[in-house]
Amino acid sequence: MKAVHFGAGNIGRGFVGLLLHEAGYEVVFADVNAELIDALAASDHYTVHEVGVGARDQVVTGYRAINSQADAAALLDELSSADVATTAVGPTILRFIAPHLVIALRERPADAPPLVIMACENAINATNLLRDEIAALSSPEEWPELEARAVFANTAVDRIVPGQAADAGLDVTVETFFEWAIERPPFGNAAPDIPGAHFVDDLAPYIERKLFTVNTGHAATAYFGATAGHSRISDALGDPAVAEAVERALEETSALIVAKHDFTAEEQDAYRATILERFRNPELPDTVERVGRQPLRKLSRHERFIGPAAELAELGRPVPGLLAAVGAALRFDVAADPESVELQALLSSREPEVFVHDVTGIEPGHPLEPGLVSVVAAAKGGA
Ligand SMILES: NC(=O)C1=CN([C@@H]2O[C@H](COP(=O)(O)OP(=O)(O)OC[C@H]3O[C@@H](n4cnc5c(N)ncnc54)[C@H](O)[C@@H]3O)[C@@H](O)[C@H]2O)C=CC1
Ligand SMILES: O=P(O)(O)OC[C@H]1O[C@](O)(CO)[C@@H](O)[C@@H]1O
Repeated sequence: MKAVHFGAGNIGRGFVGLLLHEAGYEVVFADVNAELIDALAASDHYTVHEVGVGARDQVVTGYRAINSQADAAALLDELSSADVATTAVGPTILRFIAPHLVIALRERPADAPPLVIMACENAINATNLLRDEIAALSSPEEWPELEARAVFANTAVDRIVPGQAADAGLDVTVETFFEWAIERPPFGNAAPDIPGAHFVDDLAPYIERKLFTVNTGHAATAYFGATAGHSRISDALGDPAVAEAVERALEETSALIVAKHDFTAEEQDAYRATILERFRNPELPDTVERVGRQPLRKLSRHERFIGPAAELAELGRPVPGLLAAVGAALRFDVAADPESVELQALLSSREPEVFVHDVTGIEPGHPLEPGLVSVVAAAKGGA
């Protein structure tokens, strides 16, 4: 069994690649970072170091590595005989993966087993986004034939893999916790055997609970923490004012999760407590800059703040905790993060109503709009 995995970064090496390797797949990493690919190609193993309770080291061996930018032909060759293709590149990068996959599907014999395609990104239905990007490169006449040569399954991935020390080489430090939920229906009776993953009939509750609890809470910790002058996530949550602000935002998203899905309030409380403990892990060298990265993506319409806040506002529920988190996100000013630089430029150049529309996708007349406009106006005024 062979898996081609796009994105040999933190989640690629420290989670998806590891679980595929443990499941018995021959893993081929594809990445555009030439230095990383050269290092992987030159080495026959790397180690995933867990930190936290029950931590252990796991060694990944037997992989190959391809520079997908420089050696598209070799990549196509690997894809043509692959069983599985996964990604962990970031949702905004999926459109650059699609051209490789459309060619691979064109060249895949019609009688070969379908290629299982799973995007492992922090976004709702990321695999559907990738499928749509692939379909857009084909014609309406051709697409049904290509689509039949693949199984597209959405997934939810959860493991904190922080930025790695400069001298870590290929090794990756990760938390012990992980969860990989994959939707089962697209596979019929033939789901792949990946012991580290669990297959679920309906992914929506899992991905929403994950994105609107883990990711809302983590990003809120980063933004409130940065505003309060902290650089490490664990230090930020040790600050009672930050912890309280994060808790307020999470109480709001938890109410939505419980109202929409089949989780009890007690289950959601326990889930929330667990994730806050994970963020507090002092052995995880995680920073507010990494966790707050790409604030424009995080402030977009269906993401961790605006997504749940909009739904709650539509239900007539106030969302002061989430609005405060958005306010803190607007103050995220990190010169090394291009989205942060763009965010600050947009904030100074646009009127609040225009900013809200362009950045969050919330339209005038939506019940969340007035609250967002006030938060943006306050951030513009430096309040
Ligand atoms: N790090 C974490 O704790 C978690 C990350 N995720 C998600 O996993 C995804 C990846 O995140 P990380 O691994 O942290 O980022 P990362 O920056 O460590 O890795 C991303 C990798 O993708 C590569 N890449 C960029 N463009 C590419 C292209 N066109 N083709 C092939 N490779 C390309 C980069 O060179 C890099 O090696 C994101 O969607 C993130 O939201 C999900 C759960 C946890
Ligand atoms: O790129 P994003 O959306 O910040 O994703 C990385 C985040 O995903 C999460 O892991 C958790 O699974 C966060 O801990 C981490 O900060």
